[in-house]
Amino acid sequence: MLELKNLSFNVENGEGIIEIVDDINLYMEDGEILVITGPNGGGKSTIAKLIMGIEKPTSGQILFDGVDITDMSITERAKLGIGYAFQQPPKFKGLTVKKLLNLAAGRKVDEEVCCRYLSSVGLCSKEYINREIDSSLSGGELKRIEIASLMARNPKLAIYDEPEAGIDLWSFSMLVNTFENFSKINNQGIIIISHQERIINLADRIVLISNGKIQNQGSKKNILPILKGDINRGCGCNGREVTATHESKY
Ligand SMILES: Nc1ncnc2c1ncn2[C@@H]1O[C@H](COP(=O)(O)OP(=O)(O)OP(=O)(O)O)[C@@H](O)[C@H]1O
Repeated sequence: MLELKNLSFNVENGEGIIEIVDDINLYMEDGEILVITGPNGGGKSTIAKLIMGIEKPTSGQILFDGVDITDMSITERAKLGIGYAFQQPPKFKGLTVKKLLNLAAGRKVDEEVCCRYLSSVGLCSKEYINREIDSSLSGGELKRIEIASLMARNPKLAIYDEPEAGIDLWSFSMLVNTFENFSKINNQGIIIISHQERIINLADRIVLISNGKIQNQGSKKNILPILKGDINRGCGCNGREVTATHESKY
């Protein structure tokens, strides 16, 4: 489904070139759930932005279903079936939740179906369906509406950047179940960037990113003990000091 070949993304600051993503090679099967994890600033979101076309790689290639999409725009990639839920979702003043779900699905969606999408992220449809997506929504509400809209869009490959951020434990549990069911029912490929053990537990494969490189990848059985070991020692996987930012991290 997705292949990253020698993918790199560099930026220049006053002192020289910084390798944000450094020669990544990654292959993902149809319908696979891939969880990307690792210390803050390791390059996870940048990899997602490169796949989506929000950033352009300095070198390397991105293939989707065998097609080279490296130079394609965000819109072209979206048409091919790649969807992305941002770490910090945008607001759309003047647009209601119902209209957003219709736009995402690309058709008129029955209220009952809209309700199902909203319920799957722990939102009561009646309260939210006619709300505007503006700054009156809390961060957690906005995040859940964005996740519901990506579910309505149902792309072949869905990328979620830290879906747990700002979401309460009750809604988070629903979300975890929803990801699992969605992948099974729709054979959807899902990339989730996350620090949460419950999300990591959904993974067919875990990819550990640090310092812009893949430090390790494999099954839960192989990678979770490595993650737990690193956190217990208070170190990132490359030995750099890290701070656990969430109580249930790993
Ligand atoms: N366009 C850019 N210019 C300069 N620095 C950048 C740019 N994009 C990303 N960075 C830096 O690259 C590093 C990796 O950022 P990225 O957002 O990919 O990390 P992350 O692994 O997703 O982190 P987190 O877990 O905190 O979300 C960070 O230090 C970030 O500040």
